Amino acid sequence: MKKHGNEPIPVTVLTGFLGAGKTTLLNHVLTGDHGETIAVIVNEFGEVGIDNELLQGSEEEIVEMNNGCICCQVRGDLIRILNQLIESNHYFDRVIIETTGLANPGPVAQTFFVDEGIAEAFMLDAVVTVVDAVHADQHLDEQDETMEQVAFADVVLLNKIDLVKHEELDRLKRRLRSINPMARFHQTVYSRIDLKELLGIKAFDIKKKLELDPKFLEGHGHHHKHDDDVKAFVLRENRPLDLKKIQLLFSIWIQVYGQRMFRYKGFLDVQGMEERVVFQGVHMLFGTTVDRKWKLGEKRQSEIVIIGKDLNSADFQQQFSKCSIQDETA
Ligand SMILES: Nc1nc2c(ncn2[C@@H]2O[C@H](COP(=O)(O)OP(=O)(O)OP(=O)(O)O)[C@@H](O)[C@H]2O)c(=O)[nH]1
Repeated sequence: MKKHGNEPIPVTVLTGFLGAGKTTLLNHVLTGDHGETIAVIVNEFGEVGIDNELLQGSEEEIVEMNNGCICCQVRGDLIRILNQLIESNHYFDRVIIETTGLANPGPVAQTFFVDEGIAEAFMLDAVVTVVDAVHADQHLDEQDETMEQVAFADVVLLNKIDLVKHEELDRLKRRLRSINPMARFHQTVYSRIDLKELLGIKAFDIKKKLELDPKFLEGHGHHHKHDDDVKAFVLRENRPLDLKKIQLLFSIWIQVYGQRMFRYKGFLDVQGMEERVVFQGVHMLFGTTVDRKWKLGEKRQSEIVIIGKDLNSADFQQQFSKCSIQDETA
């Protein structure tokens, strides 16, 4: 890895619960006018990575880690990838790590202090937590990860403020500040923020972290436990889907299971359409957009990742398959 003189490469860790706006923020950074070369490490929960496909025309190095949560089983992978960056011949101005919505940023941050080679080559610039203003209360009440992410942040982006009333926002801000009075707060729509407030801000302060948590660097202090009921599963269908049937099914799912569907996203192959259709949502808010055309020779199939609580994946798959055009049982 080439770098300016002996300066370590700054690293930004993006966290935030499922669907908060991390990928939107990453797109904002990658398409921004900064002239930097950025290495991006994306960690998704679930066996297939959709985010990589949703990132816009970036020429940056994007490494995906999809076999679990970055703060637990795949932390070794993170160390390996960072070491690969060190050994590579590429030049990078900075590294951005997008963690899964279920990650505790603590152990990810630890990586930059406990491993000697990594501590020398990189400098943790800031932990940035994106908060979904619409669902923050529910997530803070029910998901420990959200609380940890806010508490650990150097910068909090209170995002999706276009969807929330003024009074609600004020109350939410007070709640967030009471969890983390020291972080820098910004309010955003589609995670749009002046990049000067985000990158190269030297906001992570190891001394402060150690004051708050003297065992921060001890390595064994990672008691993070995922909520076992939250699971990711993938729905697949090789036959094209009937648009009307699938629209109806989605609206039923969202009515019935919306509260428990934290995040869903994927691509659909719709009968009669040349383009892929992106379908994604957070709880009851969802949208579809027309994406690029299917490429010649590309396998056309529909693939959706759903992350939720107490959902029966077999039932979902069965209902999903019934929306294919050839299924006469539907
Ligand atoms: N209305 C509105 N929608 C937003 C805003 N920010 C993001 N979204 C939408 O919210 C959804 C989730 O955004 P992402 O950026 O994919 O969220 P994420 O945190 O990367 O989600 P995962 O990593 O997939 O859990 C997408 O449909 C976005 O278009 C916002 O400020 N306002």
